[in-house]
This record gives sequence, structure tokens and C-alpha cells, in this order.
Amino acid sequence: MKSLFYLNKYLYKYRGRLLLGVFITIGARIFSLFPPQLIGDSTAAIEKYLNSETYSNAELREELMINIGLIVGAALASAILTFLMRQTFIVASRYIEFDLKNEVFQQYENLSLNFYKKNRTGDLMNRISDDVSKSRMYVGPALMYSVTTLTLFVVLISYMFIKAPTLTLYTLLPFPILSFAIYKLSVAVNQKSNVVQEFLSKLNTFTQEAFSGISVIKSYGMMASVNANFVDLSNESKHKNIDLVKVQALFFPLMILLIGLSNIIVIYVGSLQYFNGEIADVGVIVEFIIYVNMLTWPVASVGFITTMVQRAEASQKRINHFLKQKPDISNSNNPIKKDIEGHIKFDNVSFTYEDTNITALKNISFEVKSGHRLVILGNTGSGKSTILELIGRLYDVSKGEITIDGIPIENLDLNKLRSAIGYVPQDAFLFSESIKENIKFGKADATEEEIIEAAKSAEVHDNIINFSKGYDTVLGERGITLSGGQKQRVSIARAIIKSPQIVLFDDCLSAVDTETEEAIMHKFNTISKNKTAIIVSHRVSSARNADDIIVLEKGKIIQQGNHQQLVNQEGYYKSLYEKQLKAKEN
Ligand SMILES: Nc1ncnc2c1ncn2[C@@H]1O[C@H](COP(=O)(O)OP(=O)(O)OP(=O)(O)O)[C@@H](O)[C@H]1O
Repeated sequence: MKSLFYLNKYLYKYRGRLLLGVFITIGARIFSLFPPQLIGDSTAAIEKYLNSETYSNAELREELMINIGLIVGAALASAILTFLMRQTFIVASRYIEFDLKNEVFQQYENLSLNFYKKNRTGDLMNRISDDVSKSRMYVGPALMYSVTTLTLFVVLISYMFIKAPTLTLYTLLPFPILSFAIYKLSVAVNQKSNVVQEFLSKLNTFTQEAFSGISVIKSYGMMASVNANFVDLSNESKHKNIDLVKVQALFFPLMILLIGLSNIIVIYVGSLQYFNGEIADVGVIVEFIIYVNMLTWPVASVGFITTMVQRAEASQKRINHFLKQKPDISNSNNPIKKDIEGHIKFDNVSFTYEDTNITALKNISFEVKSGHRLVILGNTGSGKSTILELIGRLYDVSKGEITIDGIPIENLDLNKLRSAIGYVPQDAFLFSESIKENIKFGKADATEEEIIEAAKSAEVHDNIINFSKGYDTVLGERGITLSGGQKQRVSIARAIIKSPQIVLFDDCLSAVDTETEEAIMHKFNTISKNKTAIIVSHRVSSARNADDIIVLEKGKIIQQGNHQQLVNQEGYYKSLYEKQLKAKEN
């Protein structure tokens, strides 16, 4: 229960609705007691009519009519209150589910990239959907059934004891067995349904991968073997489902058996007592038979509630584990909220990735003045992207210091820093929305003209207007698939529209031809004259006009200077230049 205490703040938040729910539940249960009583009274009236000569047919008729009216009235009142009971408890639990989901999502957004490395996407999704739903069962149905069961037990059993104490004891005899059996059954059902759930996830992952990689499967002619794997997995899943159904099928027979047993006891003991004159009339037996049926569900629900709470406890424990994690990267105590000018300095910076223990940067020092352009070149895996990630504070340095406008990056307000940066990653990621929305992501209030202007600067406008829906073309699963180069250019437009003070391009022109790259860089130079830009590239053409160039190898700077200086030096840059020049001439 300890983990579930976390939800107390939400129970407190919705206390008004929940308390109202408790009162309504008590009311609903009290009204539900009247019909059995009235049915008992009616049976007693019939008995009286049969045994007495003074009680006339008209009197019996009148009493029965009144009782029928009261039964309908009480049943209606109980039905309306039961409806309201669900409206209060279940609606409150939906509000809590909504709040908890938002809290988990917000926490996800705050946590740093390291967190995403340590946890699988499937787990993150499960926490926010499946686990939150199970925790809701505690604040919703479990709470509602507990109140119902408790009210019914207290009110009904006290009433039964007053009416016929010995008969009550006998009637209740099988109930602990019923409750225990249902509990055991729900535990077994739970275990089996967890296994079924696991197989369902496996099946989903398998199918999703097969759909995503359908072109690879088809081109390698692997349809038959993938199909065979699917059939195996699906077969196993079927067997687990059948196991579950077998256990579930025991539930109702068990209930019917125990209700039957209680009914026999009521009839047998009740009749003996009636003949001994210990109970006043046959109506009491009829009343008790109805009570047995009324008590069955609440008694069974004790078992359900216990497993529901146990499952919610396990889910909430997992949710709390995520909620308690502190983001590695957050604002310092007194973050500096100045406007960023864009003077970036790396001073002896080293960085090691926590998860792989790879030291990606070793004692790196360089400076980019505000409004200047730095191009980073180097072999794959030499640490180029890492430099850009450190500037956006996606990670904090392991050693050394990064300053921006002379202030250590850790002291700058994170929001201010990140909103001053326009980052175009290596793998352009576009959302499954329209092209327009994707470009606007960089500036929510952008006008049509600004969107078009940004697309023109990224040399993608002509492509976009060729699509039948132009800027409203939807991308992703339900829409069209852009080519690698088109994707890169749309994501450049997204960065350009933001007009950030610092632009970080991570090899984001690798999929476009050299001419288009040159055209984009030319426009980019004009529109971002006073902006600081750091451009990772594999092409000398991008570096030609840069103020400074650094060449990385295995996390170290091996060459530094401008184009002129580096082409006159033996080394990586000169040989790359010559290679690319030759390729152009051919
Ligand atoms: N997220 C990460 N987690 C762990 N290790 C990483 C991560 N990203 C990069 N690395 C490792 O850090 C080193 C530097 O990688 P980085 O991506 O900075 O190189 P790069 O020069 O940008 O390479 P490329 O040109 O292929 O993009 C590599 O050895 C890489 O395996």
C-alpha cells in the first residue's frame, strides 16, 4: 500500500466528489434493502390470508398493491443512486488518471537523454498507459466496490441479525469460503493474464517490426519464414489464452455452487426454525434468500478488490520509480536569464558517454565568436555530433568548461539557452503532420509568408508545391514519405524559421547534392549574417567560407584554421579537398 499513498494528493484534490460518492453509495444500498423486505412482507401477507378468516381478499389486494408500488419506488431510487455513484467515483478516477498521465509525461519531458538510454521505449509507454490504468482501478472501481461492500455488510448484516440472528449465522457460513476461493481464482487469473499480456506485446512488437521492414522482408524473399515465425508466436499466444479461459471458466460455476449452498442452508435452517416457531413467518425465509443473492457479489468482490489493489500497488511502484528520478540536466539555483549573443567557447572539454563508457571528446578547446561560422570535419565517430549536443546541453561535460557569452553553460537558464538554438540533427525527424505544421514547429505563430520564405531558403519550396496538397501535405504513416534530402531540407526550414542566435547543423545536408548544398549555404549565409553557426559536414564545399574549421579524430582536434591555412598544410583537410576536387572534375 505504501506506493499507493502517492495517490493521496489526488484523492485529496477530488475529495468533494469522492465524499459525495460515499454518501450516494450508502443511500443506494439502503434503498436496495427495501424490496427484499417488502417481498418478505408480501409473502407473509399471503400466508396470513391463507391462514386467517378475518383477513379479506380486498385487504390482501390493497397491501400487495402498496408493496408493489413501494418496491418499484425503492428499486428506482436505488437505480438512480447507483448511476450517480458511478458518476462520482468513476468520473473522479478518470480525472485522477488524466492528472497522473500528465504528470508522468511532464516528468518524461524533463528527464535527460541518459534516462531514455537506460529505459526501453516499450517500458516508457507501459508506464504511461497500462500502469496508469491499473492505478486508476485503485482510486476508482476498488474504492467504489469497497464502499459498496462495507455499506452493504454493515447495514444488511446488522439488519439480518436483528431479524433472525441464528438464521443469519447459518446463511453467512459459506461466504468466507466463497471470498477466499474467488481471491485464489483472481490471483491465478491475474498470473495467467500477465503471461497473455506478455505474449500480446511480443506479438505486437513482431508485427510492428514486420510492417516497418516490409520492403526488406519482400526484397529478401523472406515472407514464408517471417510468416512461419508469426504462426509459432501466435500459436503460443493461443495456448496461453486457452489456459486463461480455463481458469476464468471456473468463476461462475463456483459462485453458483456457493450461492446454491447458501440457499439450501437458508431454506433448511429457516424451515426448521419456522416449524419450531423461532421465526414469525415464511416471509423471513424469502427475504433471506434474496439477501444471500445480494451478498454474493460484494463477498466475491473482496477477492477482486484485493487483487485490484495488489496490481495497482505494483504499477504505482513502477510509476513512482520514474517520478522520483531527478533530471541530470536542470537549471542551477539562480539561472541567468539573459538573451544569448552566441559567443561559444570550449575550454579543455572532455566527455564520456555514461552508458557505453566511450570517451567521445578529449581535451577539446576552441572558440566561435558571436556571428562567426565554424565548420567541423572528421571521420565518422570522431565526436562531431557530441560537440553539438553539449552546446544544446543535452549532456553535461565530464571535464573542462563550455561558456556562452562568457557564462558557464550550466549557469544559463536552460529555456533561454535552448530557445536561442536552432538544431538540425543528423537524422531529420518529422512528425506525422502536415509539412506546414512541421516547419511551424520552430515558431508556433509563424505566418504563411514566413513558412514559405523558410522553405525557399532551405531549397524545398519547389518540391512542396509540386505535391497536390502543397504545404498541407501530411507526412508519415498516413501521408507521403519524403526523400532523405527533402526531409533534411524541411527540418532545415524548421530551424531557419525560428531565426535563432545559434545555428547547429549536424551533417544535415548529406542527402542533398553538392549544388543544392551550395545554394542552401549561400542563402543561409545571407539570412543568418549575424548568427553564430556551427556546421558539421563531410564536404569541403561547406567549409570554404567558414571563419574557422576544426578537424577531429578520435575525439581530439588534429587540425584547426581557415580554408586557406588548411589547404596549405599536409593533413586530413588537404587530402579531403583534393579528393573532392578530383571527384567534381570527373
Ligand atoms: N548516445 C550515445 N551513447 C553512447 N555513445 C555514443 C552516443 N553517441 C555517440 N556515441 C559514441 O561517441 C563517439 C562519438 O560519436 P559522434 O556521434 O559524436 O561522432 P560523429 O563524429 O558525429 O560521427 P558521424 O560522422 O558518424 O555522425 C562514437 O564512438 C559513438 O559510438
